[in-house]
Amino acid sequence: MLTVAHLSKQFGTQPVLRDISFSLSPGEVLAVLGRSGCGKTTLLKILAGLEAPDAGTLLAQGQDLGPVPPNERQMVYLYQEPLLFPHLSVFENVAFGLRIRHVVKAEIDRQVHELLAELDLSAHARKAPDHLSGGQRQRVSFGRALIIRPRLLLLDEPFGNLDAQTRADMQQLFLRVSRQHQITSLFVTHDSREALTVGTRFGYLDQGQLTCFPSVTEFVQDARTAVRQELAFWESIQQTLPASASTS
Ligand SMILES: Nc1ncnc2c1ncn2[C@@H]1O[C@H](COP(=O)(O)OP(=O)(O)OP(=O)(O)O)[C@@H](O)[C@H]1O
Repeated sequence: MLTVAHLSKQFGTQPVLRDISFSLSPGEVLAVLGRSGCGKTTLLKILAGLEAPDAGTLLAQGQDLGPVPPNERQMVYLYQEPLLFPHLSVFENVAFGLRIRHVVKAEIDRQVHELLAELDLSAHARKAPDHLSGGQRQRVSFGRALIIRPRLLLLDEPFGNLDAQTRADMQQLFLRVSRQHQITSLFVTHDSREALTVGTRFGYLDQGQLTCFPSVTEFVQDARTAVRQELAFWESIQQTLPASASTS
């Protein structure tokens, strides 16, 4: 169980995060809807240990992560641009986290091959990252994160740079893999439909204040999230499509 309590941060006189509290059980995906400038990157950086909060605590299974440096937090931060080693193959990029932990070679081979197969990357194992498509690079980035069995995956608009079809494929892949490995995630997006697709729990971050909803219904119906209006818009488009097609 991961517990965040009363987290606050300001830059100069500007409050950026205000009294943020939530908890996550293993395997849960908290999808947080947030517009640009709402404080999402600051929140994720604080959780990852890359930025210090002014106040508040972060506990993992009761342990205070405050003094724990980023590389010992077992958290992986994924954003739009996959960070890969350009000089290493796909296989070696994924294997990296195990190599630095001195896992034995046979075990590395087994785990990496298994994960590459799950991510549909087996055929690309020997390629360099710059010989891959954007979606494939993002899958390698997932592989690098998952291989170390992180306690928390922090996703900051991870599919924002991908075309609509690849984005939809990546959302399904994220769902499948995170369910299979029981990965706990905080997934921030400005796209309501993406939030509804990937989340098991739902939140809304606005001007540094996080609201966590008890159910998907309350998330959809809350006027601030504007999810209901967006869904209604897409429904209205769908209804007009057959009519316009039949008149053409
Ligand atoms: N190091 C910093 N120094 C001063 N102000 C900062 C710093 N980092 C962020 N801010 C300010 O804090 C606010 C929130 O920034 P943050 O990067 O967390 O937003 P965001 O929700 O990730 O936005 P976007 O989606 O546009 O990247 C912004 O007004 C930003 O200008």
